[in-house]
Amino acid sequence: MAVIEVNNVFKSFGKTKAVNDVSFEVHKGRIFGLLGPNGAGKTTTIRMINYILSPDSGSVTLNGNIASPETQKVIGYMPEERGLYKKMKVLDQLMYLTQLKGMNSTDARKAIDYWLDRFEASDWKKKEINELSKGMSQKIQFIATIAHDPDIYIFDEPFSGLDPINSETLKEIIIELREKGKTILFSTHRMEQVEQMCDDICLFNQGEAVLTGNLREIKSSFGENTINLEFEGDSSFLDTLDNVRINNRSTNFAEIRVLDGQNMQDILKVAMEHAEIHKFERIEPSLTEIFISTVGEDNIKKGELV
Ligand SMILES: Nc1ncnc2c1ncn2[C@@H]1O[C@H](COP(=O)(O)OP(=O)(O)OP(=O)(O)O)[C@@H](O)[C@H]1O
Repeated sequence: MAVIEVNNVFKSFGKTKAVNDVSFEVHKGRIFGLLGPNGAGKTTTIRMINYILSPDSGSVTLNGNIASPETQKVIGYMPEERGLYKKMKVLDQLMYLTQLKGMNSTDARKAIDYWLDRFEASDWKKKEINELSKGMSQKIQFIATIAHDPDIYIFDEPFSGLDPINSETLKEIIIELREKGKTILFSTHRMEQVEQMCDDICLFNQGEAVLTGNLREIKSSFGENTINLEFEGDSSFLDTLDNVRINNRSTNFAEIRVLDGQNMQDILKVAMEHAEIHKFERIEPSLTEIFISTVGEDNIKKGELV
């Protein structure tokens, strides 16, 4: 039995179809990524799993039970809108929130000390939330979500507001939770985080789940028709290539999706004529490319995906 099951769920706000016939399953001991641009329906789906919203139709179950106030208790949920008491001191706040979730004060204090130390935040115990930066309070919110050691974790955009070092710590911790057999679902619009961490994904676009399943299987089903090119020199030759789509382009790097009618050897020839080639590697497409080829370039609002 899946830990979380979302079955043919619909949810509208007025005329906006926020979630339109979405289904997926999240299994024990796995990291599941809800992925998609702004407004795609990720938060609405997460709120239905957490029983903050109810579906118009379809069902959400947790360990086989329909989402309810009872199922809410088994989830460690970090919402998109972070909710900490601004005037309360960090330690008091964490003790309060953790005991609210059923921990006794001795265990709560032990867990809080451990996590504050993990996030190098032990010095903040006496600070008010007001005094913390956005990233710092985000870490406290994360600790408040996980300290009571639930079995299911749901994080809405957990990496937003974190610098690269803290993002790395958070990533390590999420992977450790999986190693302990916990079940994790998180949303993001950042493709590379999903590529690095997730076992399974659901790719949303305009309220619909356009691609769902095991990340490795999804990637390999798209075949190795992409080139990872690293070079030195003028990159303008890239603009002369026909029947390709260029993703993740920077001064010395390009990911080139080879479309029908183009061939890799010809691309290599052109590249060698114009630049010094450091790497020419045939790879599976990135998730960005998979997203674009699944939903179509015309259906993506520019700048929404990274
Ligand atoms: N309470 C609400 N009232 C009206 N419309 C809503 C409400 N909540 C969400 N929507 C709309 O539903 C759609 C899906 O929004 P949702 O927040 O689920 O997307 P998202 O994928 O989480 O986006 P983001 O990455 O920006 O958080 C959007 O068009 C949004 O404007």
